[in-house]
Amino acid sequence: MKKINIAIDGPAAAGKSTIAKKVAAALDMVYVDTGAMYRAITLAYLKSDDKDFERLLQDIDIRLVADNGQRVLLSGEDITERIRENDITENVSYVASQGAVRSFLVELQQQMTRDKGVVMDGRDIGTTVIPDAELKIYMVASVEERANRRQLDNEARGIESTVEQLKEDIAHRDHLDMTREISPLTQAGDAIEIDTTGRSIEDVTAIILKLASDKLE
Ligand SMILES: Nc1ncnc2c1ncn2[C@@H]1O[C@H](COP(=O)(O)OP(=O)(O)O)[C@@H](O)[C@H]1O
Ligand SMILES: Nc1ccn([C@@H]2O[C@H](COP(=O)(O)OP(=O)(O)O)[C@@H](O)[C@H]2O)c(=O)n1
Repeated sequence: MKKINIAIDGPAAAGKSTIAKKVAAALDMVYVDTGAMYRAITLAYLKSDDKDFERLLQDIDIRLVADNGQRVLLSGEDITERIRENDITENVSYVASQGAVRSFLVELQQQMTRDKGVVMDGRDIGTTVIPDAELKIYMVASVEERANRRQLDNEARGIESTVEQLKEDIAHRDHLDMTREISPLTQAGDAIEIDTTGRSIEDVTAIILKLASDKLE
């Protein structure tokens, strides 16, 4: 069967990871959440006394393990839940704006996609990591809906937040991600925009599976 890569980009809490995971499972593809990789480096950065990014990256050991989704290991420790906490979310856009961090992770992500068969979600996947991806999706939703969804995620995870605060935080993070110097969040010219506001997870998954099946023919 033909192998393709699928790139899913968009702002915070638009539904990228949820949908990418389902699409990958349905098509027997590998799912990669690149946001988790930037979050893992942010945790290492916050834990380290040395704030020099070049030196920090020399010792970094991030591993992604497929497990009904994706688990993240930092130096062998499972940090999957830890990297969703507020201190990581507050600092991740700063860490992700660093040139050294981006070149390090983009190189790693490009290695993962070389043999195709990957559904990768993030901010610069269709523009920088896999510009030749067979299918590119740019996923958006209103900031109100994204804040409401993230509040539910946080309640399920036991993370303190309010919808009002989340609305501000999400808008601020989007602004940082869209205005940074290196590979800012932007829609690739050949990406298909999907607005998930008011749509069910099943609907959005079905739309992407249909688009993918056209590419797999
Ligand atoms: N139509 C939809 N598409 C995607 N996610 C949805 C949808 N409706 C509700 N959700 C929920 O919104 C949240 C989206 O979070 P997530 O997938 O982590 O977004 P992102 O990866 O873009 O940050 C999840 O809790 C998911 O269950
Ligand atoms: N390919 C990517 C993925 C994430 N990121 C950064 O990592 C942060 C966290 O990404 P994420 O996908 O985990 O964020 P959520 O939308 O899930 O909250 C983003 O706000 C970006 O700053 C990036 O710069 N490039």
